[in-house]
Amino acid sequence: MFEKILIANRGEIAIRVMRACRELDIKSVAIYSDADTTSLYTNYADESYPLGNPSPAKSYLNIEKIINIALESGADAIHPGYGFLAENPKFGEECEKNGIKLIGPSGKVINQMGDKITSKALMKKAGVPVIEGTPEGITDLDEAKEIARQIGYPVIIKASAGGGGIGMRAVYEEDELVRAIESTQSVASTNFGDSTVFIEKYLEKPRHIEFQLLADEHGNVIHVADRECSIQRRHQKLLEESPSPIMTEELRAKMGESAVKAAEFIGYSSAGTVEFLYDNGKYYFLEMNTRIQVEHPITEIVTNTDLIKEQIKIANGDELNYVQNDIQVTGHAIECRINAEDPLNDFAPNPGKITGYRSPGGPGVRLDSGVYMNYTIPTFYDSMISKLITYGRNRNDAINRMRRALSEYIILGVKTTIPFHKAIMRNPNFISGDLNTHFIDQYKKGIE
Ligand SMILES: Nc1ncc2cc(-c3cccc4ccccc34)c(N3CC[C@@H](N)C3)nc2n1
Ligand SMILES: [Ca+2]
Repeated sequence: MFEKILIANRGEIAIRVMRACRELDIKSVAIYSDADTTSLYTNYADESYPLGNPSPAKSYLNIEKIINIALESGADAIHPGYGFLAENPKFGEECEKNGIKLIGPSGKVINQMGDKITSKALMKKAGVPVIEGTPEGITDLDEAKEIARQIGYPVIIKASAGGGGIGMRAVYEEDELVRAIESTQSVASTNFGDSTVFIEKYLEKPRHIEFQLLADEHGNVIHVADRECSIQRRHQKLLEESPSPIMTEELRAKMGESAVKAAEFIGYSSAGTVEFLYDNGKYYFLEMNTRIQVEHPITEIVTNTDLIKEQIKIANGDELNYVQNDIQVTGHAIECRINAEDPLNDFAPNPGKITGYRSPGGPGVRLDSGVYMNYTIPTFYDSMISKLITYGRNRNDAINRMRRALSEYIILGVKTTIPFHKAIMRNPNFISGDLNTHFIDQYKKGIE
């Protein structure tokens, strides 16, 4: 087993990985920029090393600096967390060159899943349902018109190298098509250096349901059940829950089987997530995320698993500890992302000094927090400061506990999304489980 793991990340996920290391008796190494000298996570590691300049490019995205610290500290593995270098193929190559194990899937798989046209083509071959559309990028506008006519409007134009919803444009009638293609191509080339775009049937009010995967390096793959992630704002998830309110045993078996087939077909290893769109009884492959995700705790709670420890064991070459039958869903869990943002000012980031802080607790509450009383939230990084998770025997229990925990969670000195989540927990459509990806737009007024 590894002796020492470097966590190439910061905040709550760094603490989460350090906790898994400690439980496995593995030493942990923290890295911190000048803006993170007082951050909580550095206290949980056995040793910590400075990165210097706080800009992401010069710190948490600086492959050379991070590899050098790993070599200097004698770390034999690196956990990338999520964001930053977590899905960067170059990072995997550099780690391999330096004899350091990067905890995650192979660079080849990260590359393949990073391209939407490639990933869709692979999924189709694997027998996973994909959304009707062009198998290749658009090269000829007349051909595109013909294809859009065959698919039937509305259609959506998507950038193949896209992510996080950037480079996506819904088109409701033919005379908008050309302009939509050209604008998406230019957005794609500016943002991703690749202007390849393709067309799909546009699903107007789908749900976003994703399946957690665990795959070892010996070809064993299982799914670890589903998460509902439809409550998003500008492609930023705000709240997630497991299981999905619409999940049944047979639908879970069917979608789970598709997710496992996808992973087996591409030779996936480590933890990963297959995202689906669900639209009145049918589901379609959307994307595959080749990293551990922010919302992994709700899965850990309802399936009684530790996904980070499993990732570390898989990277160590161990066989999976579970067979599919070991995965049973018990109860219900909800995660609210607590961001230092102002919900009444378009969720603009609101960093600053925390002048008052009291954590929630009690039955059915888990708080994965990266902050503390008197901590000054830096301006350089993501605005998520903690994740409040509640769970109970059923969804109603979990909602009641979330209402209570949100009322106990005191953060003064900065604005946060706590009031927003309190409103969601009182929103009739959320309570009824009537969710889709337009939830926020549909009910924004009721939430502000
Ligand atoms: N053919 C078709 N129809 C509807 C879609 C709707 C979305 C979408 C759009 C806006 C918010 C979403 C939230 C969760 C899941 C999907 C969405 C979508 N994407 C793709 C990138 C992902 N982050 C959002 N692709 C879609 N594709
Ligand atoms: Ca994704």
